[in-house]
Amino acid sequence: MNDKTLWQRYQDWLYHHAGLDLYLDISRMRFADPLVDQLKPKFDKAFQDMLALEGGAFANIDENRQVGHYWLRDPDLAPLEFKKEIMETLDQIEIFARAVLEGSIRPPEAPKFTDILSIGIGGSALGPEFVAEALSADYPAMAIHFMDNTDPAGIDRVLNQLKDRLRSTLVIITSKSGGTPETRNGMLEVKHAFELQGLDFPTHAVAITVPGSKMDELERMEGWLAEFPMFDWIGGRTSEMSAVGLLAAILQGVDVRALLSGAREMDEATRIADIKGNPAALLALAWYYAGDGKGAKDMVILPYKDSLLLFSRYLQQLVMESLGKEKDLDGNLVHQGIAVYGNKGSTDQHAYVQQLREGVPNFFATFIEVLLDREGPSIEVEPGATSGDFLNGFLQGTREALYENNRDSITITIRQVDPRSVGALIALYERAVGLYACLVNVNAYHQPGVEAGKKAAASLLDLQRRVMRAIQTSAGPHSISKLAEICGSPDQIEAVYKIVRHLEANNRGIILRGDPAKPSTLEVASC
Ligand SMILES: O=P(O)(O)OC[C@H]1O[C@H](O)[C@H](O)[C@@H](O)[C@@H]1O
Repeated sequence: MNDKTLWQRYQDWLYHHAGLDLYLDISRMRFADPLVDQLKPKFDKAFQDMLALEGGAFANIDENRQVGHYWLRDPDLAPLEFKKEIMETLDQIEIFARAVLEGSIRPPEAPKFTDILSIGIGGSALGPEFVAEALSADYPAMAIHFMDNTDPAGIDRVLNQLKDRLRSTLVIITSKSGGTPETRNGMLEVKHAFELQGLDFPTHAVAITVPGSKMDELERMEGWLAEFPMFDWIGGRTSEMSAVGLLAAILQGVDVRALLSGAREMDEATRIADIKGNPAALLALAWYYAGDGKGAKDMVILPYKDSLLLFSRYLQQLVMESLGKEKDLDGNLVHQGIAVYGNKGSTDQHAYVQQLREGVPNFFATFIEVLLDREGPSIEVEPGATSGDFLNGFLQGTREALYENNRDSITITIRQVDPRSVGALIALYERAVGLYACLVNVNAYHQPGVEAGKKAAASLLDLQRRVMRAIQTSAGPHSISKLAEICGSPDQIEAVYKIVRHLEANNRGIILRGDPAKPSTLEVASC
């Protein structure tokens, strides 16, 4: 295609949302009109399914759950029994956050809460992390810290950074299920740190969970400072606009009403049952074309704005946990999904973009362009050019260079990174994922594959308990295979070996003798 034809294609396919001032350009995806005609019946069904979902259908059929994240930003759409709790929860969060910021809710040991420690994982962390990076002020009223793993060194790092400020730290513990081990461990470690400093943990702790969960029970038993509900009909990866994301955001000074309204406006735009007039449908069409409806190409997310750095990580869960499915809705083996990765431009141009330009063509890029460079004027770093002009030049240049070499791309353009545009971006991708899932006939709202890893981890911890008991109660030393036999798992020699190696490294009462390069020579004894 020559430049003129491309310019025409750009205009033919350009989507612009006037209220949000958001552009979507899929002209650099090389699909042809017949594909759009061919997909039309699938899209018609997808639009209908989406209407039913928003109307309260049990769209997550495997778990027999409704899917209600759209109701969070437009409670009028929600079934009556949910409308009230959505609105009341938002009011309660705002009242609580205002009182914390003013100091009328304060810790017993300090005049005001100064810091937030957010403990949670997956959908209970990624949204708050993304929004904090994108929208919090340089010096927010309350600084936020995240604990999203069960890594002891990571936990220590956060606690060491907080140190004396632990006395004025508000701890938000988020878990929809209330039983996720990483989050439970983080909570116990933090509670221990509070006790070591003689601080009262419950008066610093806020729970966000589904009523009736284990965490809810604990919160009631210990009398924590507050609890806000997570709703059963909200999935973790679409929970940013529930208590999960809103509480932390308000405490950092983010205008969450604007976040919600940006999402609501985007929801309205993506409800339109017309491919060309619906930005989420255009995205789903582009993804379908890129990967032949089978996820054959990876989605590389390249925002040219530092504050959007975590968008790709956020989208990784939203897209991959929603679409990465073994079976379709009819039970056929399909192994669906789209892999997502990325950081930011132009930084990544000095890292992996070399491969994108010249290497294996197994991806399509999504550029996110922000028109406003910064608040206030810019100096010229070269005659007639600012740093922002360079950033823009690098984006346009990379888009062009990729296209020339048969690498397709999508470009989303927003005027600035603010609560409305961030809300709109989240809503845009939520809907695109929902529509794409309909196109490829998978359930976007469950995650059965995650359970396998959790079960395997639980059985390894059970084996570890048996290994430790065997070492303590039987006269050693023993070879690894003997130890596996004693603890009743003769076939799990490698697992036993890995357990004792880890225990030994952490001074857990075990000595290992022998040649580390030849594990079968190792002898295990207690010490
Ligand atoms: O919020 P929680 O119940 O603690 O769950 C946290 C995360 O854990 C699981 O592994 C799920 O796959 C995620 O979708 C979820 O967001």
